[in-house]
Amino acid sequence: MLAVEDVRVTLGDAEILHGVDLTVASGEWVTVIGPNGAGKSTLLRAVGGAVPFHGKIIIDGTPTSALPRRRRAQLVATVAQQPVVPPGMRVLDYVLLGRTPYIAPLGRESAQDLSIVEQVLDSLELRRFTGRELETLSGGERQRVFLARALAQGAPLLLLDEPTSALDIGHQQEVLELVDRLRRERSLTVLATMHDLSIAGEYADRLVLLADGRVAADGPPAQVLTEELLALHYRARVRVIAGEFGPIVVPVRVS
Ligand SMILES: Nc1ncnc2c1ncn2[C@@H]1O[C@H](COP(=O)(O)OP(=O)(O)OP(=O)(O)O)[C@@H](O)[C@H]1O
Repeated sequence: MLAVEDVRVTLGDAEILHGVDLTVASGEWVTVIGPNGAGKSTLLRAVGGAVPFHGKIIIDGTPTSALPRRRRAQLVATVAQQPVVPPGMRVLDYVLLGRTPYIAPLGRESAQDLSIVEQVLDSLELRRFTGRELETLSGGERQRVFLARALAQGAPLLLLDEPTSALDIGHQQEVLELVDRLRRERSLTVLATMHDLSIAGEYADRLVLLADGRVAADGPPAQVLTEELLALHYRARVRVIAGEFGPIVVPVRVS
């Protein structure tokens, strides 16, 4: 579904990604982990078309350089870390924006577009917020609305940049279980970033550890979440315990 080949990104006068290679198979969930500033968001932004890059990104068999914008929006939906929200926008209108790639220029949303949006709002328990302005929602409620817009887009490739950072532990589980269920039901492919390493390992098929703009490790969670790799790249002292759904990473005091 996705191939990232020797991708380099320069922002300002600094090269942030120094030749990243990554593949994600159709239906697979890959989560990019790594310390602050490693380039995780930049990588997702390059795949989503939000920053220019050198190298090659191929989505569903077509290099992005040959993908018209509308077609790309039908293939890739992004939940950014800090999405831009037009002031005064209400939840229903915001989630409907997800249907834009299917609406003809100057056209209006169809009954089918509305029905898709309503289904997504229901699945994320957001119906009661439809008339509210986004600024009046709590951080967690807003984060679910951002996810709703991306799901309404109906794209097979979902890019999630720290999708649960503002959510309490219950909503974290709820949202990740929903994404996982949709992935299975609709064969969605997921490329995410996450800081909670245990949760990252529980949901992803593969983890990619990015450090200083380079891939430092790529493999099943048990292969990447090791005390040695985490000490080396995060300068963190942790214990890794075998859990039912993947390794559990526990920070331990240094002294
Ligand atoms: N527009 C920009 N101009 C210059 N440097 C930038 C720009 N945007 C990001 N950077 C730098 O690129 C590096 C990677 O940023 P990025 O947001 O991709 O990291 P990240 O791994 O997602 O970090 P975090 O875990 O803190 O969210 C950082 O050092 C950041 O300061």
